[in-house]
Amino acid sequence: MRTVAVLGAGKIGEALLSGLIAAGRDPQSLLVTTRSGRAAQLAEKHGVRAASTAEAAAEADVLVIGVKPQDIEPLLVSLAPVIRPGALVVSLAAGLPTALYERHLPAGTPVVRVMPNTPMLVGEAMSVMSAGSHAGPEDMETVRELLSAVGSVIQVPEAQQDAVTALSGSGPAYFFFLVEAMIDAGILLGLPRNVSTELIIQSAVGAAKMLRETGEHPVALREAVTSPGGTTISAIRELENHGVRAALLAAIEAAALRSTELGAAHR
Ligand SMILES: NC(=O)C1=CN([C@@H]2O[C@H](COP(=O)(O)OP(=O)(O)OC[C@H]3O[C@@H](n4cnc5c(N)ncnc54)[C@H](O)[C@@H]3O)[C@@H](O)[C@H]2O)C=CC1
Ligand SMILES: O=C(O)[C@@H]1CCC=N1
Repeated sequence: MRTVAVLGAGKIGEALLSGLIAAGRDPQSLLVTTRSGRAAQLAEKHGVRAASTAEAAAEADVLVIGVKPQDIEPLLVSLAPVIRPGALVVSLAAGLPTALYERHLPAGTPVVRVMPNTPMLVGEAMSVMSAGSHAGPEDMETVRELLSAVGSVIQVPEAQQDAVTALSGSGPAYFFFLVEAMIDAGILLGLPRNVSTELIIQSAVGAAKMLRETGEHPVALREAVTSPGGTTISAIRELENHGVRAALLAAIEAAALRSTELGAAHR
């Protein structure tokens, strides 16, 4: 099995490590680098190996880049002289185009841009990959195999990655936000917090499973809950009155614009 290094193992990098280990990968085949002492903590916690950028580049077949867009340039400058010919670079960073990596790294380095999300931690990621100009079908297959251990994987043209980032990359945060607000609604109605939390989490999981397992359109599923003259339609009227649908359209559009901006800063 290939050695994988996560360069910049923060929240998403750790989610990937945990997910891969839970899926059965040998932790010793995983290398991690961080800027602080966090790599040593990750080594202790997960049994992976802490390394420097140069050590990771010397050994790993796949280099997963998990730093924030703002930190990418110093990392690429330190990686360029030490990367092995044929090593595959996988970027998880929002907004950053594969062309940025190709500009800094040796000519011909295969680069794959991936937008994952944190449910990787529990094997339920949505990962979306796009090929850079030197990444061939075999490279895409390597990335698909790696990421399919921790959830679903699809491929899209790179031009769609800003929209993908806004939708599924950030998506879990919108659901967590909604859940948080719904739990508060239970508190407002006088339920104990633990009861309200259990009701909402189980309803969220149940709704998600129905969406996935029935194949029904979300409108049909919502209509099945919405009895004539009943409780649900009273709530739906308030959601529409408060512009929740328009708010979601505007919010997701804003996230996509931000992804474009992050990329533009490095073009
Ligand atoms: N958190 C999320 O849900 C998702 C994040 N992403 C992307 O993943 C990237 C990281 O995000 P997070 O994990 O949330 O950030 P984070 O701040 O938790 O992790 C980034 C890590 O990189 C380390 N780092 C920075 N420069 C480094 C260097 N030169 N060498 C080694 N380590 C270095 C930092 O110390 C930090 O531990 C971002 O580009 C983000 O766009 C993508 C999808 C989802
Ligand atoms: O908020 C962010 O920039 C990152 C990218 C997608 C999810 N988190």
